[in-house]
Amino acid sequence: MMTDEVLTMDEVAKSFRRKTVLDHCSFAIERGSVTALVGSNGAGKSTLMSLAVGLLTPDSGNIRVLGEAVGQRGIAPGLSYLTQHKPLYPHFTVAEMLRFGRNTNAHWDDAYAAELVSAAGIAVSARVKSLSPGHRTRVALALALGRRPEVLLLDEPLADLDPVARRAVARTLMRDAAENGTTIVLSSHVLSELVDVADRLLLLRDGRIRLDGELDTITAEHYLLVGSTDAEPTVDNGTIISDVSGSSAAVFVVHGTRPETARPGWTVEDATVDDVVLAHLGTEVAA
Ligand SMILES: Nc1ncnc2c1ncn2[C@@H]1O[C@H](COP(=O)(O)OP(=O)(O)OP(=O)(O)O)[C@@H](O)[C@H]1O
Repeated sequence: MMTDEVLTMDEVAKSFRRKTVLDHCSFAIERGSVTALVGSNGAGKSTLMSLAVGLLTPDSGNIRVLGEAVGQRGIAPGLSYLTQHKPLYPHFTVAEMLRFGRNTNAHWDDAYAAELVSAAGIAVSARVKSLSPGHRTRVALALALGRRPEVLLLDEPLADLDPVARRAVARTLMRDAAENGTTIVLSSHVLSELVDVADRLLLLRDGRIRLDGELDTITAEHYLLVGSTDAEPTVDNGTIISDVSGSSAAVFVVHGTRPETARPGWTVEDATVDDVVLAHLGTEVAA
């Protein structure tokens, strides 16, 4: 099967003054995939997205979106970006925001944008400044999807939402991906928020992509070693990523093929995706 990569970074580096945020950052995102971009606070998720849409310029490396090098000519027509701060005009009504979307985009689906606003229970006569943060997110999402993008980048889209709204937005995104083949990248510092929506994971740590692949595959490539002793475990298959021990048991997340049996004093268990992500976010990087 021919791969169709819609967003790629190759050895991208970006620093602010002396702080290196991205360094040797490489990945490729395929058309139609839904990717969770996960990293701790300050890991560089927003920086990565700003680079992808051309709001920032990399110090080195290559970035391509929809077959073109990312330039300074404004956001590519096939791309939508929902920033963390959801810039809407506070004095506009929702109807005026939708009209703004219509007037500023060559490709614009008015019916779809209006349907998304109405599904969120938001009156089009309401002023943006009077909306709750969750409703603002829903309006910003309607504006982003009204462009009918091929690639949609969402920076922490679910952070301001209550659980019901979170589920509604997750459904909207999944439906958009399934029906229109939209490629979606959404960031969070907690994967559990995204695990129902995303099929792939990019884990950003120390400026690089540390995990990249299908969520199920990544999970299956790890296992837990659980023991009741203080002793360091001996691992026959793979490498210990981290110690997630609780008070009563020693628990180690191991990257490798799950062995049939463990050594005396230890048992082997399946890792969850949360175990794996937390382990990788928490590990000190080996030199
Ligand atoms: N314009 C800027 N000037 C200087 N430093 C910046 C700038 N933008 C980001 N940084 C720094 O770069 C680092 C990465 O920031 P970024 O916002 O990309 O992280 P993030 O993963 O999105 O974090 P969060 O989850 O907190 O939103 C942070 O240390 C931040 O302070």
